[in-house]
Amino acid sequence: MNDDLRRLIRTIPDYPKPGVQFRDISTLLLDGTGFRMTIERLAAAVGPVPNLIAGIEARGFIFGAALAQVMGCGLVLLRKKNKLPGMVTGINYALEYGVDRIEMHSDAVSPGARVVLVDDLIATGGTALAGVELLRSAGAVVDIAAFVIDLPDLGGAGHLRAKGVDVKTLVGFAGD
Ligand SMILES: O=P(O)(O)OC[C@H]1O[C@H](OP(=O)(O)OP(=O)(O)O)[C@H](O)[C@@H]1O
Ligand SMILES: Nc1ncnc2[nH]cnc12
Repeated sequence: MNDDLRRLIRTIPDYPKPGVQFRDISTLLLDGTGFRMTIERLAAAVGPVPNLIAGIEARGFIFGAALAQVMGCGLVLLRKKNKLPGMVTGINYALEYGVDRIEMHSDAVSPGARVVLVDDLIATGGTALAGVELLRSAGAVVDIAAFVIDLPDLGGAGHLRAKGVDVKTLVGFAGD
């Protein structure tokens, strides 16, 4: 499925540390048709238009912003720590290769808002789970999350589904 998009994603071994197969979306973005098809397919997978798309810094902003624009809804930025100027609420999380923190403006999401989380890739799911927890702590309803790439061997999509999130992905890289 989506083999045309898969062919546009470059794999760089041992980046940013030995043993990690880095799935690089730069090559997909350089191909205008590939980028457009990616956004169209994410929109189709998400279905009904939500109140907001939540994009996770940094690569999630690329797909989240484009998706919000084509779907005709707003965009909330989930940013790395100390980037937002207003009052923030935040959460720490573990990565495949480190530890980080995401924050959002405390007044960004109204209670009951239907928010779809978007990122380029789900690996361990630590980032996405933190995003869902952060949004839900503000009263958002987060039932759907969409990713261009799934690394199923790392189990993130399963962790997210266990939290009641319907996970949509376009391209899976398993077994290598
Ligand atoms: O499922 P996980 O194990 O949490 O990993 C997935 C996250 O890792 C990458 O972001 P990264 O933190 O490298 O930041 P970047 O987008 O700023 O490059 C990717 O864009 C996801 O956000
Ligand atoms: N293997 C990987 N490739 C690209 N981005 C990632 N984020 C976490 N794991 C990754």
